[in-house]
Amino acid sequence: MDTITRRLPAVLTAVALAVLLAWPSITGFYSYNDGYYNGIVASACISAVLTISLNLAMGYGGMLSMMHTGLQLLGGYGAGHLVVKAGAPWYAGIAAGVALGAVLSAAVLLISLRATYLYFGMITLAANLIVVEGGKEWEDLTGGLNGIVGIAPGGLSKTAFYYVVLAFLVLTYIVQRNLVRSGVGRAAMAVRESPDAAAAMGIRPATTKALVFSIAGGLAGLAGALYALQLGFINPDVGLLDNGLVFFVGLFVGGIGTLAGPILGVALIALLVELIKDHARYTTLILGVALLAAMMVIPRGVVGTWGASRFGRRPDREDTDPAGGLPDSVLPPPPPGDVPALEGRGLVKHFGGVKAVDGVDISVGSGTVHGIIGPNGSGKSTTVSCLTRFHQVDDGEVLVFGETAARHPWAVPSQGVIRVFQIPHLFEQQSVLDNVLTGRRRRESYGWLAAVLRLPAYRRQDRAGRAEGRALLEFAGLAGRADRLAGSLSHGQKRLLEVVRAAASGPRVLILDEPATGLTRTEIAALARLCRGFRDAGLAVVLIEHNVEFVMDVCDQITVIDSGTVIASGAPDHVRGHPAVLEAYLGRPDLVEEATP
Ligand SMILES: Nc1ncnc2c1ncn2[C@@H]1O[C@H](COP(=O)(O)OP(=O)(O)OP(=O)(O)O)[C@@H](O)[C@H]1O
Repeated sequence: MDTITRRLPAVLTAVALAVLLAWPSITGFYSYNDGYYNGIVASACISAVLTISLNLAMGYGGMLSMMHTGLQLLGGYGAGHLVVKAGAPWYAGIAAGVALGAVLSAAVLLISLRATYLYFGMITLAANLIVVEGGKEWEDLTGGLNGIVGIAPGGLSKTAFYYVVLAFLVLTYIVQRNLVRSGVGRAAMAVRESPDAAAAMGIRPATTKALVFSIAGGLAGLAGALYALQLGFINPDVGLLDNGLVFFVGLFVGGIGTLAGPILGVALIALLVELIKDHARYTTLILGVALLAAMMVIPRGVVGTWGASRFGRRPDREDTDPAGGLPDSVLPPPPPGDVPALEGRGLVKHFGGVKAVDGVDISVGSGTVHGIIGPNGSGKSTTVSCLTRFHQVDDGEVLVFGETAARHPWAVPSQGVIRVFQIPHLFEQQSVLDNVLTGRRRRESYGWLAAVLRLPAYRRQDRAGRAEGRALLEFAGLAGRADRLAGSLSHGQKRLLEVVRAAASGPRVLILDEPATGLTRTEIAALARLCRGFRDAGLAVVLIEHNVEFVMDVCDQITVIDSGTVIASGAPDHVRGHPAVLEAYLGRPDLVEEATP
């Protein structure tokens, strides 16, 4: 039974594709009005292309786009201009539509890099208004309110154009699927869920967003060009925001952030609109109700709900004990000479009147676990943020293997310094294995085109990455959970996964901020094993912890910070009995004494 239900989506997809391929023959055989029915399905396919584009931007990229109807309009203008005014063939019109959509998206993204989700949405809304109003007013170029007419796919019959549209829908779906399942897509989802965590793994949020939004824009332009060729005209009404309702409803009913959701959603909406065509004036009302119902009953949409159900989920495997070692491919190269792996000299960071870090010196060697301890609010995390450039220092310098650290947090990982945050920053909507693969992104050398075309470079790296990811999960005892959503793990497993994900970036310096908080004894033992494994592999591990017993057990060197300054540093035995340390832990001297054998 389980096998049948798991195969159901593939079977339904094959049946749907067969029906779409045979559709002109079916309608030709059964109806005198075959042109009308072919047109409806072709329009739905074009809507699905636009909805996939919206899905890429919003669902996978986490960017609220209110400009997709505007992009569609622009694509239509591009096609209209080339085909009607320049007399170019229809495929040149399509290329123009794609290019215009991509360029406008990239431009809008670049002027709104710092905008948060809602503000970005408002900027795209403004861009949409400008395109629509520009279309109305710039008559020489756009034909004003009447638009451009007579846009025909010269040389193609209606049936042939139907197949062109179908081919572009399949192509758009493949672009989406190949992108989403590659390191490029995983990087986009990482930025969507936590730009800081993505940056800490060397993924540059701005570039990633620009790339995904431009590709989405290109696909929206494609939809616009196809739409203009299908209708034979393009005018500013196409860009009006209420036209976007169909795409939003389709996306949410089908399932935002799923591969098949946009197509299924649009198919359902197209069917609904056809069924109520005799009551067309209620269409908007009915679509509104459908959207509300979908949000309340199946917020993940049909495809998302199926995927999360026991039918759609991959079966769990048995939990396994930690086994094996670190894969060779993630081991760091030998350190260059006898320089510290990471060094902070005279670090100062003030927040207004608060001296969070006030002249900290710290030096971490390769092949050691270096603990940073201190009371709450003593400046440990701020020190780490200075070392990894998440905070720009007020004074002092940061050196990585003797060289000045890069200026931006997303650039520091390229020097081999990877950080795990105090507050969990997992990509919860991705699988456990995908989280690990996201960590590996900075070591992958293929771009979006290689991913979309699945070139050999992509396939080789993808295969190697998956094998390495599974080996890392096995080392951490998480292999049995590889295919589950990361959000479904226990707190302790999530913390271990974050450490594994960081290790997948191939770090030379690994900084773990309070990784043991909330872990069970077994999980702490697994974490200790990981830390020792990293050290034995030659990594410099920095461990910020409150669990003194764990620190004393695992660390080779310890720096103690209080009120933003270093009060002691050295081997655990030296630090344990240091008077200043006992003083700093006053009120909890038991923390230190507990650790004394
Ligand atoms: N972004 C910020 N803005 C203002 N003050 C801050 C900021 N970050 C930290 N601080 C302050 O700086 C001081 C040091 O904080 P920090 O988080 O570095 O300490 P910590 O030793 O890591 O504490 P804990 O063990 O509780 O995590 C605290 O007084 C804190 O309130």
